Amino acid sequence: MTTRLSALGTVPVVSAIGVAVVGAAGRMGSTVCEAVEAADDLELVARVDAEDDVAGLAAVGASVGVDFTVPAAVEDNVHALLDAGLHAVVGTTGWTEESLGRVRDHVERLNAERSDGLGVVIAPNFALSAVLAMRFAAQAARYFESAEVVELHHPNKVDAPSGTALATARHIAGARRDAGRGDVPDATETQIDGARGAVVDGVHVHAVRLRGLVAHEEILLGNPGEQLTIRTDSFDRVSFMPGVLLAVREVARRPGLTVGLDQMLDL
Ligand SMILES: NC(=O)C1=CN([C@@H]2O[C@H](COP(=O)(O)OP(=O)(O)OC[C@H]3O[C@@H](n4cnc5c(N)ncnc54)[C@H](OP(=O)(O)O)[C@@H]3O)[C@@H](O)[C@H]2O)C=CC1
Ligand SMILES: O=C(O)C1=N[C@H](C(=O)O)C[C@H](O)C1
Repeated sequence: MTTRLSALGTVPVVSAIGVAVVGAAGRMGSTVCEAVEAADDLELVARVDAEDDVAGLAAVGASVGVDFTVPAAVEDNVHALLDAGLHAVVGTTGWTEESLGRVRDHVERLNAERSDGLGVVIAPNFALSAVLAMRFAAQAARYFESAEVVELHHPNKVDAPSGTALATARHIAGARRDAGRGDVPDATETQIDGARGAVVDGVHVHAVRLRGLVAHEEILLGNPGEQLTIRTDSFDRVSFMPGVLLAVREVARRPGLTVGLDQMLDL
């Protein structure tokens, strides 16, 4: 924090948070650049694309690196951002328990040597509607015999199932386990591989790729004679921006690894 003299005396002026966007030319990266540039308390100090080095980002004023790249690159990027002394906010998908564990170990190792801890926030989805849909699905799962997840995205998406659908299925599976629920009922013998989708922790997950879509998910829950459908729709990538900016503003206050935007909301 810096101070400045005014007619009212000395008043505190909070310095803008310097942000570097990794994957800046992509669909999400370019939207994040616009959102950061439009925020008074943030300053876009670097646009990082494939092949660019992140080692010098602190020297140009970056304190937070935001990564929206590709699953194949993201883990290396996060380790490099940490080694460069930056906090990291990450929306890129492709995480496993193992890769999350490596990031957790790395940030904790660095923080043991620092007075101000570095933070990493990794969230499969920064849209409020999706975060709430995941939470509601986990709350509802224990009450239903059947549960399936359908994710629907634009056809340029590189991965399937979506990171959001994987997280949703794992939350549902955890809630069912905690409630002592067994397998979902399913007597179907598939005639063609994949006809019943992927199975994530016992929950079927289906991926639709369709021109015109952005990012959507339906969680279908069924009991004899009744169904609950929970649906989230991101019609525009601006839907992810309030969550991304919240994480950028909060990450320095959360040393270590935080997984999921829900951890930063008062749900
Ligand atoms: N958590 C959330 O809320 C959301 C997450 N996502 C996730 O974000 C990721 C990106 O999605 P999207 O923006 O649609 O993808 P895009 O393909 O539009 O953008 C990815 C960008 O990353 C660049 N890139 C690739 N490798 C590197 C690297 N090593 N260093 C720097 N830049 C690199 C690509 O460059 P080039 O084309 O030159 O290779 C491209 O510009 C996906 O994993 C997606 O699932 C998406 C929406 C919301
Ligand atoms: O690639 C996308 O577009 C999205 N990716 C994330 C995911 O895989 O869950 C988040 C959102 O669904 C959009």
